[in-house]
Amino acid sequence: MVQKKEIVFIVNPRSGTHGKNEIPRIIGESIDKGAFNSQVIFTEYAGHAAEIASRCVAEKTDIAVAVGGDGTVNEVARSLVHSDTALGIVPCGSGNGLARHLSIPMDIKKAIAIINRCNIEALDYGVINSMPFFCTCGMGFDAFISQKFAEAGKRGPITYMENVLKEGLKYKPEIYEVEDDTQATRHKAFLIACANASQYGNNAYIAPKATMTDGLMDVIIMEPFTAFDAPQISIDMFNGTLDKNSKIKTFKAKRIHIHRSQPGAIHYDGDPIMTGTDIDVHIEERGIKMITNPDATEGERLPNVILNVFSDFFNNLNNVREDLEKQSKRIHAINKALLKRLTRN
Ligand SMILES: Nc1ncnc2c1ncn2[C@@H]1O[C@H](COP(=O)(O)OP(=O)(O)OP(=O)(O)O)[C@@H](O)[C@H]1O
Repeated sequence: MVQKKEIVFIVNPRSGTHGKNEIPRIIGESIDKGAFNSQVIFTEYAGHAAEIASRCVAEKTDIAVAVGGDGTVNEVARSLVHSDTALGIVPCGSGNGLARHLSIPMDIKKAIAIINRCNIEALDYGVINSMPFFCTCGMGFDAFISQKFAEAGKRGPITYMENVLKEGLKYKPEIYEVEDDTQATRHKAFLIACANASQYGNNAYIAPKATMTDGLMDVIIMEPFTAFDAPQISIDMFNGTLDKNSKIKTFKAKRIHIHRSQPGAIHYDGDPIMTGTDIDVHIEERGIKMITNPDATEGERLPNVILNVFSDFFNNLNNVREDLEKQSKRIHAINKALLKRLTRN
């Protein structure tokens, strides 16, 4: 008789926009009881998921499943690195960048069906200063937006959109010195992102070519752009062609050092923290075991409705910038129209 695997589902009740009361029942009904002994634990505070996952490692639990968004995935995963406990994901967050990158279905039952198939692979993860990240980390506008997102309190893609719409108009580029194994370069940039996986979440592809099996991160340096460039950048981000945009410099690296002119925020998987002027980022090759979708092909790039709306916004932004005096009024109108469209969809 095959021995059953021990699996712990770690549920973040605060992630995403839907209640989590039904989750234990759905897990109970969907998990393969012939293959797994399962347990469901709800987190009670930020950081609790990391503690539960550490206990899973100590108790040699076979699989710890993050039931939440990228923040929950990060907490669980950072406790599992370089251990024999594999990470599973049941995406219940707002962006679900890592789950989407791995083509894990957004439907809870279908995500549990992937867990039942139990296809385990060792994949890369990244470290920014001492903080592990699994999807993306970044600074500049990247960190700024994630900070605003965290401050907003409400969750969901509409909140994300609201923040981007409001804050994107005010952001000033910064000077960064970037050093990898081969060269040192200086950039005036709007954002620097380091991508282990391809997207921020919601199918917004910051690094369309990123894979979690090459031992490398994709470094994306977005130079200052004007309202004139914005529509193309936006469209490229949603179509997975950002690497072809003239305002974007991308390269692959195993490790980089970044020096910036002043301290500021960075983010790891969307969680912002303040750091100093020097930032180290590197990739730990094949350092975490994860349950993946055996049917997935890396490189499926499906723009979704939110992304198309985002493109529309940037197109409208051109008109807005032409007339600064009317800017706030018109943005408000566009914002309202977009939110209406998003709500309708
Ligand atoms: N019980 C809890 N109470 C308060 N906060 C919690 C609790 N459990 C986890 N958290 C925190 O909630 C934050 C948000 O969770 P998470 O990122 O999973 O969801 P999300 O933001 O909706 O999704 P995504 O990151 O995919 O957009 C995490 O940073 C996590 O530390």
